[in-house]
Amino acid sequence: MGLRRSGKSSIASVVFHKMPPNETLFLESTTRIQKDSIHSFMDFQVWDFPGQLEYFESAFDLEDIFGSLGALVWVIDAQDDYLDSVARLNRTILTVQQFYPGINIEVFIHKVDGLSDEYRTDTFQDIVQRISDELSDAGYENAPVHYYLTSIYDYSVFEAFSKVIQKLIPNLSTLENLINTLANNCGFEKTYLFDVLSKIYIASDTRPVDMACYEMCSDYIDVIVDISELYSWDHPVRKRLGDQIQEAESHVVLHDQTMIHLMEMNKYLCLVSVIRNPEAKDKRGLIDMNCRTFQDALNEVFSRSWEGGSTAQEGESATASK
Ligand SMILES: Nc1nc2c(ncn2[C@@H]2O[C@H](COP(=O)(O)OP(=O)(O)OP(=O)(O)O)[C@@H](O)[C@H]2O)c(=O)[nH]1
Repeated sequence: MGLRRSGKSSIASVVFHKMPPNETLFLESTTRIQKDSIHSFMDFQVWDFPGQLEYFESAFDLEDIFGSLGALVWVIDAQDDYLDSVARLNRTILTVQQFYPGINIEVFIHKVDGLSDEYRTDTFQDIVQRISDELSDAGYENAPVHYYLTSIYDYSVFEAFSKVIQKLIPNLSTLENLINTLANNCGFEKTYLFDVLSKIYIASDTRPVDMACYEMCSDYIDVIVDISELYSWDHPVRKRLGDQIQEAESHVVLHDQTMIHLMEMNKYLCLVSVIRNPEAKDKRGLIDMNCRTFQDALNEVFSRSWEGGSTAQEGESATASK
């Protein structure tokens, strides 16, 4: 949601349909609610609301609009006058928290690519301040609103959407525990579990996110997907040399001895790790074995009901030590 031309359709197209950012210049204005079903590790829908939609008018049924939402992403154009957008957002938050308190409110302060670092920080602080002041004036203190600086011209929008989706995954802490255990046992500096299609990461180890690491891992997925598409089709004269493993697996050692290790986990997910230890390439066997053990644990988590109890303890002992 957000005002017209704030960038809502562009974000959805770039993140979920791999549209090159420059092509969003030609997107037409959205005139009705667009519901886009995403079938991946978990099925969900992305709804794109037209900017001009007056959903608080009596013609609209609030239950139809908000009844099944998990997260409300509000997009503010940071290059434009944002006071109107902030006012509309606050009205929306006050209604939502009254009737649908379970909805996560996520604010994308968007199009920050056109702003200098200093202006970006000022704009961020100003928007956060205005929203929290207005909400507390209306009697809503410490509203659980989350803010992200985003642009479709870099990785920030993928990073932000990753955080939005992660909050909707019921067993996130189980996944994080499993990844932490794997990363500790293999000496990984950072590990991400990516949704291959959208390249948002659904979980990572709990060390701080380093954008450069994230960008490297995300780019490596593109390389592997391109190579897989080139070579995975059945060539009439090419014969299989023997039994093949089902999942793609790959690593590359960069000029500074950093290794990126990628392993497909299932149809939708792949695990990408960054390893700075120069001895890592001699321990590929152990790393592969641990990743396979992680894969079994992961698929078990997914095969269980999301509502089921935590499997974290099982994950703790799942991987072998270095
Ligand atoms: N500089 C910059 N421009 C962007 C960004 N995201 C979107 N835009 C541009 O903003 C314009 C409007 O984008 P849309 O995605 O159509 O906006 P919308 O919010 O869906 O608009 P409505 O459908 O009218 O509600 C397009 O020209 C996009 O190219 C961004 O991150 N940076």
